[in-house]
Amino acid sequence: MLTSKKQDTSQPLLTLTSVNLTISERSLLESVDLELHRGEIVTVVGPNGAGKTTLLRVALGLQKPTSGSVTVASNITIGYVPQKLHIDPTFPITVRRFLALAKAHNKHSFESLLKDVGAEHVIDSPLQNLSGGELQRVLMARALMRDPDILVLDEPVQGVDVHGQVELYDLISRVRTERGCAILMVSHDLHLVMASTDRVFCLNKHICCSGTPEVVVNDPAYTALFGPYAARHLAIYVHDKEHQHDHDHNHECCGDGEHNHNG
Ligand SMILES: Nc1ncnc2c1ncn2[C@@H]1O[C@H](COP(=O)(O)OP(=O)(O)OP(=O)(O)O)[C@@H](O)[C@H]1O
Repeated sequence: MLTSKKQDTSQPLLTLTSVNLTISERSLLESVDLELHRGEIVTVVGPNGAGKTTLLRVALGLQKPTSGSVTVASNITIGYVPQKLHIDPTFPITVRRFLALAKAHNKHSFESLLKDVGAEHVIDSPLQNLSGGELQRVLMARALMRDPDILVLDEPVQGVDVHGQVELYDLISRVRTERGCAILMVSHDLHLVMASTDRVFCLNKHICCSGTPEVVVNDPAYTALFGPYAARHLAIYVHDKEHQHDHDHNHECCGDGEHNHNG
């Protein structure tokens, strides 16, 4: 059973303030502000090369920003599910052994951790044989071993079919609800993630726009980045999902969201 952490949503767990990153005279992040509170799911969307993974690396302290600050609340634990995992085909390893290598202080058994993420059936399977969705679940189980206050997921549904994507986003929502942790994740697009996220940051080096998924999808900065088709398609998706009837008439920019784009 997943265990819930105490809910204190008043203070942010993670704060990025005016973060800039330049590497080899190339600007990768510009004036990025972001806050993450306990119990919320925040998704960073943006096209290829927008700086999403770089932003996560800065947030995790793996990459020092050129300027600006990253503040993490004291005494918290962060779990990270990376975008890629290099698996050496010449070094077969079972899921059980892979989890054992994480060496986290672990009050949960591997069986119960895997059961929580719906992957108990692969515990003795070689890691190399897992499907994309099974591997993501195992990586999530590994990140959850530390009982994280923040779970960071980089493209958690990459290589997973649409049905599997829906299941994984449902799982992420359940982890948030049952554990009370904050979730910061990266996605290429909003289509499937929008039902499972509280706030969205649209990134293209800088934050083009941010707010609830419904606000972001109606923001001209989002349309400029992803094209009118994506925005229209999403609006229809929201319409179906929530059975609301006003989306076709609600195209104003950033009504009550945070709009950070002037260009
Ligand atoms: N350490 C680095 N040194 C130089 N350039 C880098 C470094 N890390 C990332 N980049 C460059 O920064 C840009 C943003 O990369 P990043 O991986 O953050 O994008 P992304 O939005 O996650 O892309 P994708 O959706 O394709 O995963 C890319 O052009 C990448 O080549």
